[in-house]
Amino acid sequence: MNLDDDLIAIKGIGKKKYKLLNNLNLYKVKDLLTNFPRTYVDRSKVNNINEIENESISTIKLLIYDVSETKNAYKKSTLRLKCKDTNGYNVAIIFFNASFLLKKFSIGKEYYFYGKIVKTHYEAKMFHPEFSDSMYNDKKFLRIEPIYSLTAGITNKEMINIYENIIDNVLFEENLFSPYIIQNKLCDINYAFKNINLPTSKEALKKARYRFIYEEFFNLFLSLSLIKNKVKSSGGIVLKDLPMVDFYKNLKFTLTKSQEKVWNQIKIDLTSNNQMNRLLQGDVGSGKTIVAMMAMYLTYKNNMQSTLMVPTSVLANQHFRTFSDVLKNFNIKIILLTGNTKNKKQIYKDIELGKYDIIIGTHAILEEGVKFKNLALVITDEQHRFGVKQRNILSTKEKNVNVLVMSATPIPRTLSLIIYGDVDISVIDQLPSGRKQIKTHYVKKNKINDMYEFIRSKVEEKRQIYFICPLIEESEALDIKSASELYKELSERIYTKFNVKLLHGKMKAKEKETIMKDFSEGKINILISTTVIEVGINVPNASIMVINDANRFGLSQLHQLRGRVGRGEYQSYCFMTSNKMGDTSKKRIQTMIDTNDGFEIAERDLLLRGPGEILGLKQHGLPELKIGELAKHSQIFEIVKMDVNNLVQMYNQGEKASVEFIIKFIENRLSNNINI
Ligand SMILES: Nc1ncnc2c1ncn2[C@@H]1O[C@H](COP(=O)(O)OP(=O)(O)OP(=O)(O)O)[C@@H](O)[C@H]1O
Repeated sequence: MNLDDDLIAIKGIGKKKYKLLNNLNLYKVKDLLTNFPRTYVDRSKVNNINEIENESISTIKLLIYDVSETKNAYKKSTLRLKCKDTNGYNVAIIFFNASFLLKKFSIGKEYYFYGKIVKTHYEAKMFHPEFSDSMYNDKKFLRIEPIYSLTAGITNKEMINIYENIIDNVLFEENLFSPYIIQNKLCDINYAFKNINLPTSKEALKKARYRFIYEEFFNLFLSLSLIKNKVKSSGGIVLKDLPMVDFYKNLKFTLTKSQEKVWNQIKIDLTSNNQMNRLLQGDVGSGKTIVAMMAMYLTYKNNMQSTLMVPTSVLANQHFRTFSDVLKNFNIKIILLTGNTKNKKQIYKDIELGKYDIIIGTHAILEEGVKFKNLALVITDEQHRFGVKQRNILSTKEKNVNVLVMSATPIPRTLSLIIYGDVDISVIDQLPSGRKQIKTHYVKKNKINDMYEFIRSKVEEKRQIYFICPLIEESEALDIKSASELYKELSERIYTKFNVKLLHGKMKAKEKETIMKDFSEGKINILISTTVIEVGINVPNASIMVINDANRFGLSQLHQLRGRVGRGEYQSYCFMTSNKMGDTSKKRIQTMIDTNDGFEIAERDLLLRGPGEILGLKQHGLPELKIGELAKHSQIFEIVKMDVNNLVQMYNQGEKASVEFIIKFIENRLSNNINI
């Protein structure tokens, strides 16, 4: 049997089952074996009742001495097995409405049962336990059973049967660097696949899991190291450290200490011989834009070009307006380049001729036609919205160009290492002075009208308001108040005298731009929007953010949304409403109420999310983590980091085994369409 064999060729898998497996994204033998169990049920250890704590789940061995079935007035039956364990402890096994089980049990015989034990002072009880059909079957019962993700029409038992048919008939080729297998005492790949799917013991499962966690981190970190190797080259474009006095004089505020510190780090990069590869992190509203502008201004003074690339055209327009306004006293030529820009051919020509100093835009900047005269600096805002590939395109347009990545999502240190490789990191860890904590509240249904009244009073004080909704069209099934429905209600019923406007992603670009411009100029009182305004929007006069159906948003998204207020001198508020609340959404909302600190929120977010979901690795074109959890397995991650760094170093020195391994690794990744 081959790993690439289609599952349809496997004995016992007919057309119907094959289709069901396809629903689970399983097509080939390889897919099946890398589809790890969701969890396990460990029935392997038979315990003595005396040793088992009340309400814990365990396997016990019992002798049945009486079987009875009773029916109540509604014909509901209760099957009761009276049993004893080897120490004479009385246990009642109870099944409701399960007459069909009657024939499975015989008095005087022993059986294994697995379930939750409820102890009273004279007996113990188990309701609806799993049980061994017969003592001959104990090998299958007394084991660690994998539990797979299923789809309707296929049972866990059937899944296990399929795995049992396959597991001994395939051979995986070792894919880790062999010296590291020995050094880290990792188990062999075939042992690992066998034991992660059908563990022979707890110890074996632990070994298998350890190997796969190591392997996942290894693949991810090596991919990133290779990406970074491509970006980093020996020398960068060197700028002269020209005086910035005129820029400072022109500023309407003084930089915070933190902005000064970060600017110095960036300036050193730009004016040194090394190519800048820096991540600029700062919480929402911490003032990253002005630092970016300083870097671009220094580039302009050196007679060179720079670009600022952002994820949405709404944001590109805003930056264009800010830059044009703040830099209006200088003779700097700035151009906006988005998908919607007219006259592109002429603009391309002028960029190539060096007629523009600063190019601000969306990924339209990446289009092939865009060529620069002398690009020295590339800044990308909200980098995590762009894929790794896109990130590299800009830096390859001009060799050795300096790269600055701005992220408003504070990323825990371990994660930034993973996502960006070991780039240099600057952090703005201070908000401009005079900012007040955003008061955050959860608003219950019966308090919505009070909230509306509060908002009315703030609009009368000339403040502006955002309402955010998750969807555009009304979806009855989900019971979500859509943006357009809310717009109707607020504009026609609640705030008839105010200027209320609606903004959503499906509008034409021009329409969106006009609305955002009017809002930033204070012409609109209340803006109802979907999450198009999530990132970067800066209207300091806006002081209230209402997030409807807050349960539908992730924690970092909620923090981003809230970050649209509290950007000026006014006391700001964030109100969250929600119809349905699960445990996780409750925790998220509580976290928002507890803290305004983006770094703390990011850490908590990491703990609330499961493996594989972290910051959407897949969205970055990177291999996903199936079982490795960065927060939990940081020790393994540290080992992997050292191993990968050593491997890359040996590779750079031309060491034969490492070169061969890395070439094979790259070929493998490419043939599987994984980014490197
Ligand atoms: N040192 C400062 N003193 C006073 N105001 C400042 C200072 N630095 C920046 N600002 C103002 O603070 C607001 C937020 O700045 P900016 O838009 O750069 O934030 P940001 O870090 O990009 O935030 P986000 O990631 O949320 O977009 C802007 O109105 C900006 O003019």
